[in-house]
Amino acid sequence: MIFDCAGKSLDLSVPRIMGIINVTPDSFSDGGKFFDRDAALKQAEKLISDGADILDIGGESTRPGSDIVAEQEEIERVAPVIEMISAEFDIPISIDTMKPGVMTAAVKAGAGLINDVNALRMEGALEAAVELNVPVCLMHMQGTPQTMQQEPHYDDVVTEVKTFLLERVDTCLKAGIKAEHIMLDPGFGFGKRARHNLRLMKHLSVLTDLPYPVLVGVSRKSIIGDMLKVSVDERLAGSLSLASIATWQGAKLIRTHDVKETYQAVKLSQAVMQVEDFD
Ligand SMILES: Cn1c(SCC(=O)Nc2ccccc2)nc2c(=O)[nH]c(N)nc21
Repeated sequence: MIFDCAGKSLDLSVPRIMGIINVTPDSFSDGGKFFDRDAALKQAEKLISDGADILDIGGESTRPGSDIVAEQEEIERVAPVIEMISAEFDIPISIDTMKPGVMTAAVKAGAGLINDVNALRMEGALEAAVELNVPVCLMHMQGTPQTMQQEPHYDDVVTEVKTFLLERVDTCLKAGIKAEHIMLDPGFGFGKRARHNLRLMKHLSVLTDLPYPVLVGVSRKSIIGDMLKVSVDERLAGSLSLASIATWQGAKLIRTHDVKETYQAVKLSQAVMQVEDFD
C-alpha cells in the first residue's frame, strides 16, 4: 500500500495526513493579486513539522459557487509553489486540480499525485493522468462547484457514490491507469446535503471495503457547520471527531487544514485499532 508519488513515497498501510495549501486569492489574507510565495513555503514548513505526510496544493477554490479560474492563471499560481516546495522538502505533493494542463505542469514542477475533485471527467484529463503515470485520487462530486449545492438529490447517496466511483475506476483502468495508482474519495460537501454527508460517513466502510485506499476531506466543512451551527474557524473539534470516525472505518488519508491536531486524533484511533488483544 505504498504509493510512489514521483519518487517520493506515501505509505498508506496506516492512516496518513494530507495538509492543505491553497494558492488562491481568497486564501491569502490580503486577497491580493500577488500570492506571497514565502508564505506558502512557511506554511509548508509548518504543516510538515506538524506531521503532514503529503501536501495538497490547489490554485482554484472549489467551494460552492466559486469562480472558474483560467488554466494559465491556475498554472501560474501552483507551479512556482510546487517547484519551491519540492526543491526544499522531501514530502510528496498532490495537485488539486480538474484541468489536464494544470496536472501536467504540476507534475513537471514536482507534484507526485493528482487530486481531482472531478474524477478525471474533464476533456483530456484522463489521457493526461495516464501519460503522467502518477497516483490519482478519484472523488465523487454531483454537478460542478458552481451548481452542486443548489438542489443535490439522491435516491441512495451511499450506493450512488460507490457506483459512480467504481464506474470511474473501470474507465481509468481501461484507459491505462494502474490499479495501484488509484485512491477513492466520497467528496464530502460536493453536491451533498447535511444528511447525505452524515450517511456517507456512517457507511464509509462501503468504500473502505473496496480494494482502493480512501481519502476523506471533512476539515472545517459544512457537515460540521450544519450540525454545530458554528463558523469555519470554530470547527476544529468537529473536524477531529469526524477524522477519528473516518479512520476508525478504514480511511487511509485525511485531508485537513489542522495537521497537528488531526495527526494526534488519527494517532489515537490508529492505536486503538492496532493494539493486540493479548499480552
Ligand atoms: C480539493 N478538495 C477539497 S476543497 C473543499 C474544501 O476544503 N472546502 C472547505 C474548506 C474549508 C471550509 C469549508 C469548506 N475538498 C476535498 C475533499 O473532500 N477530497 C479531496 N480529495 N480533495 C478535496
